[in-house]
Amino acid sequence: MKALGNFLKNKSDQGQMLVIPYIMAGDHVDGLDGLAETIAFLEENGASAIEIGIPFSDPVADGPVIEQAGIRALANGTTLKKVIDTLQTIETTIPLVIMSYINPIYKYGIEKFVDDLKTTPVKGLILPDVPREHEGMLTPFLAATDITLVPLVTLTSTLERQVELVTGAAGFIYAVTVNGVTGVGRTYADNLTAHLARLSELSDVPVLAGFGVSSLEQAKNFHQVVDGVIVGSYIVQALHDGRREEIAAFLVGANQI
Ligand SMILES: O=P(O)(O)OC[C@@H](O)[C@@H](O)c1c[nH]c2ccccc12
Repeated sequence: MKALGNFLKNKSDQGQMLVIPYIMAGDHVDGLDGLAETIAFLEENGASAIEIGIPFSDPVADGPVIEQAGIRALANGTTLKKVIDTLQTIETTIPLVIMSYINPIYKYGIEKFVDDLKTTPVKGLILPDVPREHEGMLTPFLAATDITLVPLVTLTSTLERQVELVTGAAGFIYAVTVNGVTGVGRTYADNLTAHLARLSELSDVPVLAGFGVSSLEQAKNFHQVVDGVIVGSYIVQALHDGRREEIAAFLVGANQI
């Protein structure tokens, strides 16, 4: 296990539900200048880690809320380089995880990307368009670092595939709860609980469920079978609307589950 796995497992072993909010870098009133403050706000209110999205023009797995946030961030002039430069000035007590499509990273230079992240609090990478078969483009550079890839396991992953993805995971497992894009207001499949329970069984690192979580009630239900939840669209929309107290209440509440 790497730093991300150890940090989260330690929290989870203490009986705490893990909660990882997702934010879009650059989607702040003052552009990237607002990133440090947003991270501090989420950290202070009990985020276990924070997923930082890199805006991209063609975000195939993003639902409307995240997509709009990406459009705003790009309009604010956000680039991967500027995000990394900003992250290098940020100090946190919790790990950060970058969520990005591979294209901006490829353009930036994979080796340079990994190298530049070493001086940031980033401890994990979620790359939805890099399947296990292509992870080899990153793993040689990640090997000597404390940064790990976070596998996405979907409802359509076969048992064999799940075993393969869970094997060697050193941070956490991102259990995608729906077949579709991000966003709130989805109905979950009947077999979801059984699927998540089996995944938990298979995995040594914490398992977090993500896609469609927007209430403490849902978080509580998921915590019966997995270690925690990832919350994207709900947080992104509430931040955009300035509903900070609501977010704080959600995070504080999640920590009491
Ligand atoms: O927005 P939701 O439904 O709460 O789901 C989390 C999600 O937004 C975040 O983890 C994410 C944003 N973009 C992604 C692309 C792929 C996988 C995950 C993501």
